Amino acid sequence: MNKTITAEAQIASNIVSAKISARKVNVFYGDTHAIKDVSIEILDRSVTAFIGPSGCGKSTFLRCLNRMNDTIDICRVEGTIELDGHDIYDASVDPVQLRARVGMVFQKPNPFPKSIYDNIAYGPKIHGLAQSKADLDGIVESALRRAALWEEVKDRLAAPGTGLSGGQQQRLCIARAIATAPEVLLMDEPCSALDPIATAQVEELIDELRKSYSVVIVTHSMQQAARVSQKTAFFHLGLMLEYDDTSKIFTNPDHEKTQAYITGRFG
Ligand SMILES: Nc1ncnc2c1ncn2[C@@H]1O[C@H](COP(=O)(O)OP(=O)(O)OP(=O)(O)O)[C@@H](O)[C@H]1O
Repeated sequence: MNKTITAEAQIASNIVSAKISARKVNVFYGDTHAIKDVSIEILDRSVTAFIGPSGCGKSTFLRCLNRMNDTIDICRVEGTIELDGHDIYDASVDPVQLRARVGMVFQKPNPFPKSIYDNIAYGPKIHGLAQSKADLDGIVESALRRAALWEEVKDRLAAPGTGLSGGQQQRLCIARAIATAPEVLLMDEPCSALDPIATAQVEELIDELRKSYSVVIVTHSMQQAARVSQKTAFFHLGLMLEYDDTSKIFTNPDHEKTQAYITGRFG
């Protein structure tokens, strides 16, 4: 009997196992202590939202998860961050390879000044994911389909990516991130430059993506966090004050500052 329960518990824990484990992470920009002792387990195949007032460190912490902060000279990261149990800050890890596994979508859609096709094909090409032109065509089509953009662009793949609407450009950037077969997708306010219709499309897409990936999204919209995420982390002045199921955070948070923030009393 006990054995059965243990096996079931194990299956359940595998389904929602931790993809990223961060322990005692501190981040400094010169003398500014931007992230203070943050520890978190980010689950696979689910959406985790980072919320909190402006300047609390959401984007800084998000950028630690694929070492984007390496590109900022004055930034120093301390602590441990593991992806599938392996330290991503280990000297043997190539940050470019890491960023193919942990993709990122930014606030403002930023397609390359290239064709729609080449925007998607670029990553798979440099990472050697396609053996032939037919392979590459397949990857491009599949990424555009998964990003719910294929039907809108299939007849104009040679047109510039920058000629698409804002919402289409953001889905193009999501398709570009997916094309390198990542395991984690980091999204830094991916809908803040989009209108409500494009926002709804991207949110629908995020819900679809969580079937395959671990998705982490920074958002200023409480409604968006509540709609798209299963877990929510509340940041305040560089600390992660609370991390729990999204339903709990938005109905019965433990911390009074979380309560004040989600009800719009500050931030
Ligand atoms: N490149 C940088 N150089 C110096 N300080 C920085 C840099 N980026 C962020 N900071 C500082 O780190 C702290 C956290 O900023 P961060 O952008 O991570 O917050 P945030 O919660 O994402 O804010 P917002 O919601 O406004 O985007 C702030 O004090 C900010 O001024």
